[in-house]
Amino acid sequence: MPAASPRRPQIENHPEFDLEAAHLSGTVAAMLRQIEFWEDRERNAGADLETSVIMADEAGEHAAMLSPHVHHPYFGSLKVRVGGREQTLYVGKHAFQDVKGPHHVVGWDSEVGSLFYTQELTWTPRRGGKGTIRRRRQLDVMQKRLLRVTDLYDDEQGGDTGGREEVLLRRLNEGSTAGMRDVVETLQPEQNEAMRFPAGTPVIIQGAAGSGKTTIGFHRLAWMTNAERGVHRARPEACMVLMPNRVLAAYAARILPELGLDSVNVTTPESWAVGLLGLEKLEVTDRTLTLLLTDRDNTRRALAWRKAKLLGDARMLDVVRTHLWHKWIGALRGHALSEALEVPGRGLVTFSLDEAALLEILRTVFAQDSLDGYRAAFRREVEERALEALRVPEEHQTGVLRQLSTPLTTLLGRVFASTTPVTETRRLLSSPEALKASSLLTGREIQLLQTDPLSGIPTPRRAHADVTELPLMLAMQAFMGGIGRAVGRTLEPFDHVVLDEAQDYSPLLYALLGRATRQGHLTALGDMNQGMHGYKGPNTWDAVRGVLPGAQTLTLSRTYRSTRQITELGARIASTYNRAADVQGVDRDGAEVQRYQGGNELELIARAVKDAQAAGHTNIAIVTRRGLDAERLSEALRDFDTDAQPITTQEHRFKGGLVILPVNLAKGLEFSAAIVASADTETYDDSTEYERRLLYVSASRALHWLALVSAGQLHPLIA
Ligand SMILES: Nc1ncnc2c1ncn2[C@@H]1O[C@H](COP(=O)(O)OP(=O)(O)OP(=O)(O)O)[C@@H](O)[C@H]1O
Repeated sequence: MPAASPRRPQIENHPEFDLEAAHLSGTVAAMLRQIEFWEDRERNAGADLETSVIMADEAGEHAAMLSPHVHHPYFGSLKVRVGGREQTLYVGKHAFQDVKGPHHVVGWDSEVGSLFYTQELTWTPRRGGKGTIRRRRQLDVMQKRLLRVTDLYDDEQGGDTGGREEVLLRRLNEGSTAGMRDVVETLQPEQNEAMRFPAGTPVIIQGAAGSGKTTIGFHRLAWMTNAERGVHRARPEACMVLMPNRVLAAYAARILPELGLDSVNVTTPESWAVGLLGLEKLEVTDRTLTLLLTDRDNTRRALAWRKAKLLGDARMLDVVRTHLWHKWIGALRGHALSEALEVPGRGLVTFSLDEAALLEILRTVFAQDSLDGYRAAFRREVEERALEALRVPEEHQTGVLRQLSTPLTTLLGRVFASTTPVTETRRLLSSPEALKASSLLTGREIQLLQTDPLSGIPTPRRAHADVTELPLMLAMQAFMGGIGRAVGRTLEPFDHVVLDEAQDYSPLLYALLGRATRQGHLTALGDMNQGMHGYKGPNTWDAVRGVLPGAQTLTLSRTYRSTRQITELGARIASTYNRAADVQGVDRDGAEVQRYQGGNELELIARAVKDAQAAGHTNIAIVTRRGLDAERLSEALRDFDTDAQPITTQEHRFKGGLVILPVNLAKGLEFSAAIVASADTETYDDSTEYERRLLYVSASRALHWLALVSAGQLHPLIA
């Protein structure tokens, strides 16, 4: 399907087209008038110069925020009746109040905006009474021009018109772009419900590949930043989105400006973790995965799997805490604090804490369990006690604390700073005694942690940590130095955290992220059936709910990404390992899946590329099994007049056009057309479930056009 042309034709398909076109012109004019007013500094003047500057700056900001929306003020309307009065509300990406006329626009993320997306026909307005929906109408607008009017629901035409599906299909037929797009105009009812699930509740959104999980996660974040969310409102700069790799993070981040989320931090769990540990240079390995893919010894594979699972077990949080408790009690032994402090007006007074008092403070600190770590909490507690014991008047408190600072820092250094989270994690794991202290682990589990099934897998030369150890190191960090969002030198909880590919996060990591964010402000997006890294993830969403009190699981049941032909092929692969593979796709017809087999693979791939281009596609991916294959093919394809940009490291970015990339980096990305290279059993071993899962990922990247290529026979699942 060719990409939509930028100048779509105007379709005067509706009896009210002219009326709507006139209303649109009126809205555009009203917006331009308002912007002009805001930009006129003379008119935004206050009583004095300072007030005038502030007012003019604020007005300038309003103008800058509204300006990008003038060319597309709204995309839909609602005819409603409230208390016997009928009114039409226009819904857009940005709310607009027309002070001098009737051309208001309500925001898509407001409470009333929600009515555009639901199936509900009545609602209770804030002011009470009863509201009835009489009509929902989609308005395609481009460059200030009305293109098309489609009624989605109209009680005068007998209710549902089928228009919502029609609008959705038109949108899905468009070509892909180099970044994730917003779906504000075509949000579907079940997606709308998941997106607006009451703020302050942790939400797990479960849905098959292409059901819009990632997209909806970003929309939920945008919804969370609306002032209507009250105490739950999130500031974009205080939010974080975790994506599985940096290529996908950059691709997804392109959705941010459209949703007004420019300053959200989109990163990977590994980058976030090593940043928090202060070890940016640390290399993160996944040796369990290497072993699972290369070792044929089933006992060793099972051992590695079980050990990885145990390292990410939620109980580990308390194993770590108990370990630190014992360690710090030991470190406090023999210590005391006694310092003569000058309190103005009272001369030198002595503040003392003996060993028992210090232990009591440690106990208090453990009970408080504060976000910024036990060392900082210990310091605060000692300082508070000093000020209280010496009854220091408020105006002298800073001076007294300054005097206490050096001896206190020395004490804290001796007790808390004798180790780092990385070292202490390894010390804990190698000590059966320390692992026993919490009584949370069984003897067999402690034994399992002493084994090293990965000994045959090489480690890098430079400092490294394995992904399976990282959550434990983060737990150590959480208690020692704190966990959260770094603001200058202090830590604050995130306003909201979104996790993509959430089936690959261990319960321990969930528990830690729960600590790092405001209570109830976590959105997890995942598909239990798409897990590629079961050894790192939870067995079920129940395990996640166990560590996130009150968490709700919501399910998206429809998939949107691909044509019927591509969705059916994917379902065939997935059904071999996943009984729930039978998902409901949007029934969108497209080209037959193309098969190229037998002969020179380079020639076949080059031909597939030409065919995809001839079918009108520009964003095309050649998907390989490994990074090395992508590099090799990218070179060799030049001889066949095919220039595919390789994306083989996390530093590469997808900028559109023809690319070649390995399946692990393709996950989460999508293209108008995709070509699966070496789609055979030599490359994707039919007897290994993991390989079949990879084949599924490769074959499910295309929106419209899919080709399968093999120099020999195609894989039996797709032949
Ligand atoms: N309501 C919608 N309107 C239009 N397009 C939609 C809608 N919902 C989802 N899509 C499109 O479907 C595709 C898949 O969305 P997305 O990548 O968010 O799904 P996902 O569930 O995260 O997939 P995966 O599990 O494969 O990562 C995207 O192209 C997205 O724009």
